Amino acid sequence: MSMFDKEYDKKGFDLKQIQSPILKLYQNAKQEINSKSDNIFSPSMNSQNTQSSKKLYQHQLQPIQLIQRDDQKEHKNKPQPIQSSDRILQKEYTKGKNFQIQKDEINGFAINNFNSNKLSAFQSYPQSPICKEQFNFKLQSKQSEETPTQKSSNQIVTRFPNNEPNPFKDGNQLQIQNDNIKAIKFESEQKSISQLQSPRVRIKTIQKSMKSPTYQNLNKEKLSQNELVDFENQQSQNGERLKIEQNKADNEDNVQIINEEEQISPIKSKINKIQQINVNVYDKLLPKTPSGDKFNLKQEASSRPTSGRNQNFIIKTVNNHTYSDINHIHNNINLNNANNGSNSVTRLQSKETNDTPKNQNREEKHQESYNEIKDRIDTQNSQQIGDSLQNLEEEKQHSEQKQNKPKSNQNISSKIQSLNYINEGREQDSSPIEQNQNNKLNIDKQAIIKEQTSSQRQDSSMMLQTATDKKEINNMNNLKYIIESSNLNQSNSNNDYLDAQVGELIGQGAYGRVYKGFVKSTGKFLAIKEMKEEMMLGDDAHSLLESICKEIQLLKQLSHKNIVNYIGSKKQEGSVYIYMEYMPGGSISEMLKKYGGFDEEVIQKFVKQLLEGLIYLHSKGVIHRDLKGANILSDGQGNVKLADFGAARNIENILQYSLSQSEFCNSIKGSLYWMAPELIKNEKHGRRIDVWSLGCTVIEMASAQHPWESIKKFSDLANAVIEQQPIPIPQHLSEECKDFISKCCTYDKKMRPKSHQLFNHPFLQKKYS
Ligand SMILES: Nc1ncnc2c1ncn2[C@@H]1O[C@H](COP(=O)(O)OP(=O)(O)OP(=O)(O)O)[C@@H](O)[C@H]1O
Repeated sequence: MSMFDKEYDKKGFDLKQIQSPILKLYQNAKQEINSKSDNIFSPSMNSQNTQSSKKLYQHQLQPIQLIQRDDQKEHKNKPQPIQSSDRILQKEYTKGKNFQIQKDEINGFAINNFNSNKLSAFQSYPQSPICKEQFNFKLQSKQSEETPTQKSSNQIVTRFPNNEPNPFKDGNQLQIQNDNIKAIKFESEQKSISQLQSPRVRIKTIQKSMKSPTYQNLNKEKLSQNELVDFENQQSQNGERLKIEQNKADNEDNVQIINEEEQISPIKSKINKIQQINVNVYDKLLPKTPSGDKFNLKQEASSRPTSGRNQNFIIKTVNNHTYSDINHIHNNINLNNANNGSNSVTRLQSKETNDTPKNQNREEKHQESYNEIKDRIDTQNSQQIGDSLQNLEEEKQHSEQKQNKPKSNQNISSKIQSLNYINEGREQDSSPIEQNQNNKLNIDKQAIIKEQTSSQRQDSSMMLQTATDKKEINNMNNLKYIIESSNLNQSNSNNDYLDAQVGELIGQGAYGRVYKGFVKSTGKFLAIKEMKEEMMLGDDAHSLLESICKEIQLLKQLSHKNIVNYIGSKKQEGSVYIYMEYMPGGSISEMLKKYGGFDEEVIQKFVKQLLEGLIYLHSKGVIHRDLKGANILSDGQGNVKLADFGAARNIENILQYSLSQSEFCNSIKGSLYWMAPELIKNEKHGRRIDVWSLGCTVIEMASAQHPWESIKKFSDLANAVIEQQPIPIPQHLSEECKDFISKCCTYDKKMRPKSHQLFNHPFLQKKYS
């Protein structure tokens, strides 16, 4: 038995203690069930294991990998030597310093805590969303609690034997959360410390905007080649598959990496910085529209002057999804280019309307795609793919029908156009010239076409850019379709807002105050949110504020009628000022507090609007992360918008930057009840966390209570989530509305609909008299 084993046994620590902060709280709260305090966030660090928490980490077994990291401010470009003795790496650490796991030889570590009054706590953070292993853990000295006056060294040892979950995973970052840790020792049974000091083990500074080396390399080496790159078979260091695509004609701006779990790599933000937001969502199996309609590629379009082979095809499909495999799956595409001078209109039409040998060929391919998808269903049994298949089947039927009714294309086209409207946040025209009976949204097609063929629309990405000669038309099938964001918030490009005069206080949140502002030069009101460093979390408040500021600069380019537009931000003397669209009606939660629950009809109206905002955000790769009544603002005229999305206050920032348990608790406790189970359990998550929160918000709007109304303690909430208890739905609601909530609040995130898939839910179609 090694010294390590001994220590391990003696102290009685094992991996069951390693839990996400949230679950740690759950454990603590459970233990303190008899405690007088009703505070569900009581941060006792005394933790025992439960079967359920253990279960949560069963899947996390991975080889351990380790690298020591140091504080970037102090040691920029000046790596410190690692002091080592045989099999032991020891170094002084202080609060806020970081190290990152990069090697897999480490199978245990020990923490020396010389000040045993306080607890030592470590927390691991995922390095990048895409690399996220959802592992957060804390270790603390049990002994230090038992003997609080003890002044001698107090060592905590833990190890990660084979077949046990191991937090030391590549890409995970550990951060010291407590001042009291004086030394840390890393042990390896298989390798000596000298081996740990291989070139891969180096002291490295931590950037707050962490990017995994994998993606940085990909970015540099591959993406800059300015060509179509398909990394489908590439794997990240965590074994996740990456999919990267890039339009040949574009620079790096048209790139986004997204993994199977809908996690968006940080590469996106880098790209966004290079050139304005131009986000593509790659989804291999998306032959469907947000409304659930068959996908149809008939598309109004115009060509913009392009030169040579860099002809750029940009298709505005529905909801800004990139139908990147569209040629593969939708082989019934043909281009029919009706050039009309500078305002040429091009239409993609179903080739199946023409009975040609080429068409037969495409039929075969279509069948291949069909089979391919069916195979996947057999193996993955995923509803998402099931949807895709169903769509494909519908599409097939549709194509068959179209041979008899070629004009039906127009119906779908206008539906797509109507969804374009949703994306663009434009108001619908209420006086349609050519009304299509099948178009539920009654979009005026002519108005759309007219608008889309205007010179202004040529510059937007909502148009299909086509080749003007046959050769290039043929190339179409080999190109990926790229969606550009045409709804960039151009009005925010000037800096008028910086001169805003600060008016009355209109609200106060966890991080600061919100004031009404007035810009003299434009005569417009805006809202100014002041976030003060001193109100933020620990030592990292400064960098957090800076990163918020940068994020706002990106997010301000988003614009939609159902999101509260960010206008800009400014950093000044320990504060960040976020300038936003002013919403005179205040938040929905305030309305609920004052006036009680809403009628179902009003809920329906709001949900439609929120869903539009959400679909828009998701199409841009932005996850709201904190959707709830308090973050939905009203214009006072019956319209609502999503606020606080993306950066200003997201859970990940909190997880990443919070340095103490109590701060962590304060930051998220107001959002816990709306939080998707995967977030509570610290598992991989994607855009569908917002769908869960939307369901919770419907409950909130109906009951004027937070969801899980009867649950007062976080321990009970965690229990409910772990046991997958159905969320309580107010009984007075209609069946459609109840069904909508339960669809949103589906525990299995893969079975949970995506935002756009909810758009046709019967609840949203329901007519109220
Ligand atoms: N753009 C805005 N227009 C009008 N009022 C706003 C705007 N943004 C915020 N407010 C008001 O300020 C209040 C506080 O907003 P803030 O976003 O700081 O906190 P919060 O969302 O209530 O809580 P938290 O800090 O936990 O997110 C809101 O409840 C709302 O009444």
